[in-house]
Amino acid sequence: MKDFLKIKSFFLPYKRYFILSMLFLVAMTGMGVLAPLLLKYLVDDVILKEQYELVPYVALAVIVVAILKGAFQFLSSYMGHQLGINTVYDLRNSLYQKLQYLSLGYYSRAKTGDLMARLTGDVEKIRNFLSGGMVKLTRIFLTFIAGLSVMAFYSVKLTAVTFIVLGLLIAVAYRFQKVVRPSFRTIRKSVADLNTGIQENIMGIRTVKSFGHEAFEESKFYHRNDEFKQAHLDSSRIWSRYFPVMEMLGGSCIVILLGYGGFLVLNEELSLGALVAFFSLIWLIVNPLTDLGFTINNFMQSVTSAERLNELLETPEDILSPQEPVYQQNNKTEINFKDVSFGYQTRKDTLSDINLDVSPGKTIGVLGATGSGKSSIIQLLFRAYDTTEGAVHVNGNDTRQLHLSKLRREFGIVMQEPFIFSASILDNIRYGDPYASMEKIIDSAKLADAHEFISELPQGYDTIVGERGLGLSGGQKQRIAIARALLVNPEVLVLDDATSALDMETEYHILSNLKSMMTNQSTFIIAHRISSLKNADEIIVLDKGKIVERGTHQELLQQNGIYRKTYDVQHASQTENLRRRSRAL
Ligand SMILES: Nc1ncnc2c1ncn2[C@@H]1O[C@H](COP(=O)(O)OP(=O)(O)OP(=O)(O)O)[C@@H](O)[C@H]1O
Repeated sequence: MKDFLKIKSFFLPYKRYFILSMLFLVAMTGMGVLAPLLLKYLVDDVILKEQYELVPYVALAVIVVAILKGAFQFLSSYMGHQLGINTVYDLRNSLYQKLQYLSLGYYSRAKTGDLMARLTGDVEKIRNFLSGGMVKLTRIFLTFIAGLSVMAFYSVKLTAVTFIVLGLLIAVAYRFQKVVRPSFRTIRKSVADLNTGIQENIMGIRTVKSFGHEAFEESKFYHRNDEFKQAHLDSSRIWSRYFPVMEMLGGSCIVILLGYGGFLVLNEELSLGALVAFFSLIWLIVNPLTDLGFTINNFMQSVTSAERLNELLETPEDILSPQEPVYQQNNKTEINFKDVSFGYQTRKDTLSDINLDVSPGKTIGVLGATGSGKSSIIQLLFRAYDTTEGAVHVNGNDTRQLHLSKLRREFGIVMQEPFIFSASILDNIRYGDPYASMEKIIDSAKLADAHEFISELPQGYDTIVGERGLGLSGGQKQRIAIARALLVNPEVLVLDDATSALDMETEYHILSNLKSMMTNQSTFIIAHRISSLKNADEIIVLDKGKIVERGTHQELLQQNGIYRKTYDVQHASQTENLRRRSRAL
């Protein structure tokens, strides 16, 4: 309940819908109670007193009451839906906004399937309750109070017996919701497992096919699907028992009350009309009561969902802009790593004692074995993470003092595995600058050596590339990503193993284009191939998170260290390749 109230900031702006829904509900309950009173009047004052000329008027009154009840029910339910739909609209937007600002550290721990479930299934549970469940629960309560009060007015004895009998129904409904709740939990878990399985299978379909593991995947899916089916069967078994039991109990209650009520009428302790009214009122109460178990469950599920949503909403955004950022006018970007150390949560010593000065127009090459910390250096540049010790400075200011979005806009970053959106190539390139002219887009594509292959596609720049860029080769994706980064005229361009899928000739062509273009801007090139780095102004070699060598290509060759060894290995294999080719010719 506490968790449900925590999301009150989302439904308070729509409290008018809540108030209106409750007012219409009270009016509807009033009409519901009025109808049995008209019946009493019909029996006691019209039929028994043989004033038959009043029958059409009473009939008309019954019709008016029924119409009003229907209208109030419609309005109450409509207002309830307005409350639910508008609240979750805002809630979903806030959750999505939260996801945009959570740090990469959060994402490296989070599960995609779980986040998706929160933004869809859990939000939907809240809507279900606000739209319908809450009105239903209040209606049960109001009808119960109003109905019993009217009953007590006519016969305290019969009301007391009714109270006891209805108590039995409530106890069964409560017991039922306790039994069915675990089965709902099992269903939710099996839905999550099934979704995760399907999601992973689609994402990894290339790997599945390359191993010829279709049948293996099928059997894995059968197993999960079977658990899902079983969970539903178990729950439906409980459900199937619930309604007949409630129906039978409701029927038995009516029989008991009819017997006792008849006895009171015979003893002239109750009028016949009051007994008829009594039964209408009992049905009015019993009908929604049979749904009580379901409604309580609906509420319980929304409470669990509110708990999961609050957890996400309350997750701290650990990388934030400072309250009063330092304003920078300088266009050219100078970067300094000052005694920087950094570690991820699971690994504390990813980078240690990094010192690096990068002046505008310079190119820095980064080499190192896999896992040596190359990409981590880049993550610190644009504050994907903060340093554990030391600081990264941009134009003399600690990056933590700068406006986060402005800082990030200075960089054009091409990641190791570029993400291609399911959209046209044009939209993919202009992602960083939606208003860029076509001329500028083509220029960037030309610099990234992508224009030629794009022009050869039947739809050219308008070609839609499938989810995750399916349909494009690794090298084509990399070139689109490079064009995208170049389009924003970055002050600092970062190529994080971004040319690994390209042949050496294409890579050379692109790097030469960049060299002539980035005269005032700096470039970071992370690569495993010496050929990608050798023209850099300074090359740093990382080993286990430390800079162990630094200098130009020629200087590093002299040092006889890791760089030299890497060069020899790559050079030897190239020479061997050339030798093989010439032999083959
Ligand atoms: N999000 C993360 N959470 C925890 N540890 C991480 C994370 N990202 C990287 N690491 C760890 O930090 C170390 C350095 O990783 P990094 O990606 O910087 O290496 P790299 O030199 O770029 O490797 P590669 O050449 O394979 O891309 C590795 O041991 C890696 O397992």
